[in-house]
Amino acid sequence: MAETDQAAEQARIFQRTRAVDTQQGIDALKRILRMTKASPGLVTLSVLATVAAVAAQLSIPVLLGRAVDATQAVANETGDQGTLWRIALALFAVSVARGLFTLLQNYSAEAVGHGLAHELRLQIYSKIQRLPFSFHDRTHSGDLITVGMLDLEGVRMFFSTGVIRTILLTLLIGIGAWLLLSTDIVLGLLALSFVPFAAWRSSVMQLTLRKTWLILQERLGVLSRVMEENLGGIRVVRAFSAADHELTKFDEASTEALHLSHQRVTVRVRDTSAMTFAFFLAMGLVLYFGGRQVAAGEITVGTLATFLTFMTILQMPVRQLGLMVNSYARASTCGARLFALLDMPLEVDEAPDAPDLKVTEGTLTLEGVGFEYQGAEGHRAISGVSFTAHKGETIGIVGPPGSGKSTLMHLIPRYYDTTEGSIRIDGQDIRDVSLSSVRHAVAVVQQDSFLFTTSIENNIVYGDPEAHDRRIRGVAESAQLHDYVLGLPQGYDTVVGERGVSLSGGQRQRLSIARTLMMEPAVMIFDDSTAAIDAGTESRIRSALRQYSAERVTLIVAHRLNSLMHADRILFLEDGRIVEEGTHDELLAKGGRYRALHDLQMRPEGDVLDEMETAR
Ligand SMILES: Nc1ncnc2c1ncn2[C@@H]1O[C@H](COP(=O)(O)OP(=O)(O)OP(=O)(O)O)[C@@H](O)[C@H]1O
Repeated sequence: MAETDQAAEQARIFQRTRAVDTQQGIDALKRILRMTKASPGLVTLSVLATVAAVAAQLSIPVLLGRAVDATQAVANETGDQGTLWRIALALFAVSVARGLFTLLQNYSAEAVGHGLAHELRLQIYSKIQRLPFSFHDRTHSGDLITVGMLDLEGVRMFFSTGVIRTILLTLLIGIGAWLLLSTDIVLGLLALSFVPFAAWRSSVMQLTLRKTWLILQERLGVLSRVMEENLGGIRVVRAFSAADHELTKFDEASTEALHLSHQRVTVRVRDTSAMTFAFFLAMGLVLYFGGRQVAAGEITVGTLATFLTFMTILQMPVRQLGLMVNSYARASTCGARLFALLDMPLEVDEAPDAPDLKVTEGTLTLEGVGFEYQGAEGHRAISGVSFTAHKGETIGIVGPPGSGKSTLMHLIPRYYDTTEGSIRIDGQDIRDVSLSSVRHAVAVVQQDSFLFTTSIENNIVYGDPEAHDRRIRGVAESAQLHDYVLGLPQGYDTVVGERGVSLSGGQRQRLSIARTLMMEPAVMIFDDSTAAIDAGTESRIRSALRQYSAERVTLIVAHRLNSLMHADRILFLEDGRIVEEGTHDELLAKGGRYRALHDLQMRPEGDVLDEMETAR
């Protein structure tokens, strides 16, 4: 399969209503079973407890039949009370044993499932931390959360509702049927007549419910997405008076969900009633023909009671056959999705014994760097970029929107691997050293600064939780954040993020700068990260950062030339290539693209508008 198709295939597997390949499903079930080997004691215990519980359960109808016969004998004065007491005692003991073994079976089977879920949860979380950025570009984060929650649940339940229930039902129905048929073949067949019908309807019902459940989940997903977007973009919705349009969108999705829910209720009620009818019909037949046999003296009342009790005991498990079938269907699709995620190749892979990057001089070298995004092959976002930056140097990167500035910046911390050329720090190719050491050496202050819902201090020390107060204060001062924090009622302990104090765009960016300064990286990248900060504050941040910049390579991407004209060198990017390079003065003197951009930004707005008017 071509790489692009493979990438698209990988992204599609997370769509919930998409059928999973049969072989993939079978492999998933086998893999779940193999994973249960991690708790051999609990698996053995649950199987043994199931067998013992079935044995106890099957003794109950036999003992009840004997009790009826013994009661009749006592009434007819042909039997003694002692037999009746002994049977009653045996019934009591068997009932207690059945309860205890069922408890043990449920406990151990659930424990196996929870152990499995715990292990898989850790594996999924750790995998998500290491998946390449290109994977996250293609996959909706909601789909990944669903794999970690719903799919994990499907796999967790498989041992108890699939494996153990298969053992339980096979033994119960198999041995029970043999007992009945060997006692009286006609009555046995009549007693079991409801089983095939109920098993079939129960399976069809559960599989239909599962199919509609998946569609319903998707519709509910649409509903929550519409709601989420509506809330997230509440200002846009109100500003454009689009409330009616939004309501129509919501109404459509909600009506579809309602229809599906009705459909599900219809299926459940119809099939449950049909199964109950089949059961009572079979019971009526057993009573009719069994009663005639009792009257003819062919069987005892106790035997008839055994048949009827056995039917009652069998009724629930047979109805649950559908749940068992559903458990296999669910575990195979959920498992296939979950394992597809766990087996996803790590494109940005590190050699198992990759050494850590050793920063000595702090020199960054890019040589013939080229890059294509996955899924956009044939279109180079970056081509032939080469430059070297030494410790203490500040390099400005400028260019029109879409020229590849952010992409280039994302190659240096190895968020993506270059498709051509190499990136080296102090002569070491970043692909030959451990990823974590590269990420420590290269820190990026992103355009949109994500903050965790925790205190300002915890957000700042995210990259170095052991940092002491003086350093925290130092980086906050350099990022021009300290005075603002002191003005907050709880200072550095103030909680920020979605459920905390709301920070302005500029304050968020300053906090994000402070967090990056804390890492003390060898290469520090500002990816348009001062766009939301006013020119005065930006200039103060720049002066405060001077001491930091002297110790490292600083790369600044900006649209505002004011933000980077102080740089030692400026690279002008166009279509992923460096088309001009030099200091601010050199580039101005050159009279090229940089000069044109400079003139546009520096001229009073009126002049530009006049020029545009004249050009028309
Ligand atoms: N995740 C992605 N997958 C595929 N193509 C992408 C991805 N991100 C960016 N691109 C494409 O790569 C090219 C360079 O984008 P990039 O974001 O690096 O430009 P930029 O110069 O930083 O733009 P801006 O100034 O608007 O931030 C664009 O054509 C863009 O459409």
